Amino acid sequence: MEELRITAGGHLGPIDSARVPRYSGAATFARLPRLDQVDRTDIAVVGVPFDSGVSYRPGARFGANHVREASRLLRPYNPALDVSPFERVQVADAGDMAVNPFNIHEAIETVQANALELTADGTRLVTLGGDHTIALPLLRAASERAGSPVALLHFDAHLDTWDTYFGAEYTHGTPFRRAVEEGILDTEAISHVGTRGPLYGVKDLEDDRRFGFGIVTSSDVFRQGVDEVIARLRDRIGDRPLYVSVDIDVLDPAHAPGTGTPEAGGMTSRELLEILRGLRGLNLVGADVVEVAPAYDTAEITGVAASHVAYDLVSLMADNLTPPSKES
Ligand SMILES: N=C(N)NCCCC(=O)O
Ligand SMILES: [Zn+2]
Ligand SMILES: [Zn+2]
Repeated sequence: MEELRITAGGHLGPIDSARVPRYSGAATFARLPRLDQVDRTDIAVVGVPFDSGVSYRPGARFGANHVREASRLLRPYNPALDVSPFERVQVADAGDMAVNPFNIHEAIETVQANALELTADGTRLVTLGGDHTIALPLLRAASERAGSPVALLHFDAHLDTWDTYFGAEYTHGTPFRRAVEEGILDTEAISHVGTRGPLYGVKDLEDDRRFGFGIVTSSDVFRQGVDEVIARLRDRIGDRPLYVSVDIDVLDPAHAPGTGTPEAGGMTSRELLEILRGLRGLNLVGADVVEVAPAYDTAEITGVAASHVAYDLVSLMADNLTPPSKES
């Protein structure tokens, strides 16, 4: 079957949903071409079907494909950022990484190696998880490509700077402690956004502060409002290379029921999208959307929220990249 894609700006875009029903065919993110259908990419969306690092409900291994399915309704122009990301740069779906579900160390190595391979030509990644364990190898690759430690904006109900679970160092509750220990984060510019819920003890917060994290809690977002939060975050990040990690459980369970460790009192999807859009112009070098667990989702609520988050991340990156066609 002919694919009938939108081609604009010299880039192969999504299948045209005005000519091919959007509910038909195999799902790629936003109906974009697969990596093997394009000559080169500026941004690749890639899946990591891995959830062997979870401490509670499993199922995030199915997250990436759920987000792809829920992304069929995305349209090519993003009015909130006034950008047509698929026209401005070449975006493609790189499929899924083949990660070992039985060996977490090997899985982490695979994610790091695949991320480095995909970014060797300057391509930027928006990764669909998978559980939050995968942020560590993705950050390793991002800082290697940036040539320096990177700033981090971490949207999550949880700190994910805990030390070990059952003696295990590599889990979905520990990636950012490991990243600080490894020196791959610029600790002048690392922040959590949306944290809430019970902790193991006050030491969790003391450790986290010692690592250098700033915290904008879910309550701060509600009480201060998104504009003040955006100003605080931008101030801290400046022009540093920035990695954004979005754990979908940053949203209230009403906005994202399909996740493994839900906490009450979270942000709305509107607040999250508004804060992300407030990052326009920053040097976004990589991003992930993790912890989508479709078995607990209803009516694609979580899938739709995650697909819009990923779309805005792609839009921010595209907006900030000079289209190669305009360089020459
Ligand atoms: N990264 C996510 N989603 N959750 C971490 C929860 C760790 C815990 O069970 O305490
Ligand atoms: Zn979380
Ligand atoms: Zn997390």
